[in-house]
Amino acid sequence: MSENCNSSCSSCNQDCSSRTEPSEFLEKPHELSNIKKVIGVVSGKGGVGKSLVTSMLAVTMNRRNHNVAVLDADITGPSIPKAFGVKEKAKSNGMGIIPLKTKTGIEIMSVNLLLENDTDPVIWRGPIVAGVVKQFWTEVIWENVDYMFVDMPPGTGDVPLTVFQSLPVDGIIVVTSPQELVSMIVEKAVKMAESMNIPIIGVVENMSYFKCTECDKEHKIFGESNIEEITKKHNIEVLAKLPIDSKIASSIDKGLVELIDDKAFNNIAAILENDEWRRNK
Ligand SMILES: Nc1ncnc2c1ncn2[C@@H]1O[C@H](COP(=O)(O)OP(=O)(O)OP(=O)(O)O)[C@@H](O)[C@H]1O
Repeated sequence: MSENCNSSCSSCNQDCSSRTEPSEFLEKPHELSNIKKVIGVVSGKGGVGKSLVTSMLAVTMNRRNHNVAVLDADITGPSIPKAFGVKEKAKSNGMGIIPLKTKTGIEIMSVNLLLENDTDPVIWRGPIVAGVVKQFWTEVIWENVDYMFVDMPPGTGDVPLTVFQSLPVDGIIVVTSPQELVSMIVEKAVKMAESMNIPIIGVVENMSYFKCTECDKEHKIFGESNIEEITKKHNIEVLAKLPIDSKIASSIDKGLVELIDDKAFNNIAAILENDEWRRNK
């Protein structure tokens, strides 16, 4: 058993006698990597704020003195480097690829840190896309990571399925917005995780309402949500309901996600730290 053993076989690359979890499809991390927990951030469809939630979880955990990394598995729509304002390209040190560090020291890896021009489209077929995500796990040296957040590709198709099978995801957070159609799609994502026995930490409803600064009222721009219905049915928690806030959009556009201070993420951080979601499953 490794002297750094945290009983999370899924994110360890050692073949020791204490290993309890099956590793049929799991890829081994780089031999110099040490990743304690892997949290996937998923959504049933694109554009609901998955990258915003991934970035804010990383920022919040980093502020709480954890070593944090973000693996941008959304290969065809990578948003992480832009949110953090990271423009440099990733390099290899001969043994593996070194992740880039953000202003506050969060380690990130994204396809946009490898492409010569970050407006070049990624026109690759599914197996190639999934292969790149695996390489971000196996060929990047993630030296000392307490929490790795994986910005998963949206949906429940081939690529997210491969990512779920190859990366040792300890738990997932599902991001959704209130429209009825989105809620139906989110249920698919929840069922996919359930069928793969991946613990669902909870659901974040983004763009839940808009708080008018003039009348001080909350307006449900996308209508009433039925998220409680879905979470009750699957016995999972609503972790936060985030408002539509133009300040969030403009901070992300300017690469300043590390300046956003949203208290809602502290509650989620506390849940992650306490491992309550593990005990509930
Ligand atoms: N609560 C919010 N208030 C205002 N703007 C938001 C909010 N959440 C997200 N946005 C903006 O909406 C856009 C989509 O968000 P984001 O990229 O996080 O979604 P996504 O689900 O990751 O999308 P994709 O799957 O396409 O990568 C971004 O421009 C982001 O800044």
